[in-house]
Amino acid sequence: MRTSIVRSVQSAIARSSSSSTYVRARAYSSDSVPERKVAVLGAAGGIGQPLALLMKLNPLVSKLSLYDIAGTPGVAADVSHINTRSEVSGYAGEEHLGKALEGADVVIIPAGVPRKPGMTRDDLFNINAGIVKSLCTAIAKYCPHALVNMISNPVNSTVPIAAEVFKKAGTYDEKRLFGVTTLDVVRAKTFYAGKANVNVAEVNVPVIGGHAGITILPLFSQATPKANLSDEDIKALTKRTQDGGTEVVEAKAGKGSATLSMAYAGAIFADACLKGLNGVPDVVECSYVQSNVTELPFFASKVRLGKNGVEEVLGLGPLSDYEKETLESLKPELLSSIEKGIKFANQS
Ligand SMILES: NC(=O)C1=CN([C@@H]2O[C@H](COP(=O)(O)OP(=O)(O)OC[C@H]3O[C@@H](n4cnc5c(N)ncnc54)[C@H](O)[C@@H]3O)[C@@H](O)[C@H]2O)C=CC1
Ligand SMILES: O=C([O-])CC(=O)C(=O)O
Repeated sequence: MRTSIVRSVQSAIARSSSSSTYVRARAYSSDSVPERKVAVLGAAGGIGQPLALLMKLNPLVSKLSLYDIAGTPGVAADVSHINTRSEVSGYAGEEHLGKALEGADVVIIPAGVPRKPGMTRDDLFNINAGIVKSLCTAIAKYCPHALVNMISNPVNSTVPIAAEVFKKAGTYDEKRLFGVTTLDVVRAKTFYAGKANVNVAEVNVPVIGGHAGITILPLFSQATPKANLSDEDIKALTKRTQDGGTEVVEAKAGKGSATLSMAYAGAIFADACLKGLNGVPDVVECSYVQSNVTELPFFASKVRLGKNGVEEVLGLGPLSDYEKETLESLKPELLSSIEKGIKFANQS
């Protein structure tokens, strides 16, 4: 029974990645899977706890390191009783951050405060920018080669902050820094499947731009399976995807933002990073990375993952007139969030 629950969660995550990835991943025997340490920073939080659970279910992980400023020993003890491959360690307090990070292959960062109703993601900047800066300073010191999966908001600014911290430390490698935008893809798939009345498990929708309001641009013109949706339907789906986070913030009415769907999305993205590191071919996910696909220095688009992180930032493909217009209108906001992050990292 327990084995079947673990297997069904694992295969749901595997199916969410490209189908070719799934088939190849199954070909692994547990003996041939390399050792991989994954660290979660902010592991006692609303996202951190279910994300720790999902990473504990991932057979690609051999060491799971859970770090937070407080509360991590309990989470680690709890998760460690699950009879899956990884060995779990919990670390609480800054003096243990080095140990938590040492040897990590992938560092996932859901540390920081979430929104309350009426706030934008940018309203979190003042608190979260400092948290991200200090965590990235430690990453540069203790695991400079790790792939960094940034979840903390505002992602449009926290990723540029991380890049600047790594540049200053002399460890920056643009192939290893990712803003996690997978939840936008997860939402776009769910909302599209509902509207188009197609099997959600077969749906693919790229989401480009950034991770806040109008900077989130789902490309429903490229969605598969194809459906004949009206322009109004596409606009409504686009708006719902852009406002997906706010929908949850309002429903939670002051008790935070998306945690469970974000943990799911974070687990899918980390799994894709691990598969890429392990040499699984054709692992493609959308992510907010350093980019040349537009004039903006950071941009989310499809990315091919490999043994060194980003193997290729894929182009945007053909856009509808509506998507072209929306893309142009999101650029000023995204650029200003990027510049705000860069300025913060360099002045403080
Ligand atoms: N990228 C995305 O799609 C999404 C991002 N988020 C963001 O994720 C972040 C976390 O959200 P929740 O888990 O709901 O918040 P939460 O408040 O439940 O948990 C955050 C955790 O971070 C910890 N923390 C604070 N300072 C820290 C530090 N210096 N080092 C390590 N841990 C520290 C806290 O102790 C807490 O356990 C927020 O910024 C939120 O906006 C949330 C949903 C989606
Ligand atoms: O909306 C928020 O504040 C949290 C988030 O990024 C999301 O759910 O997409």
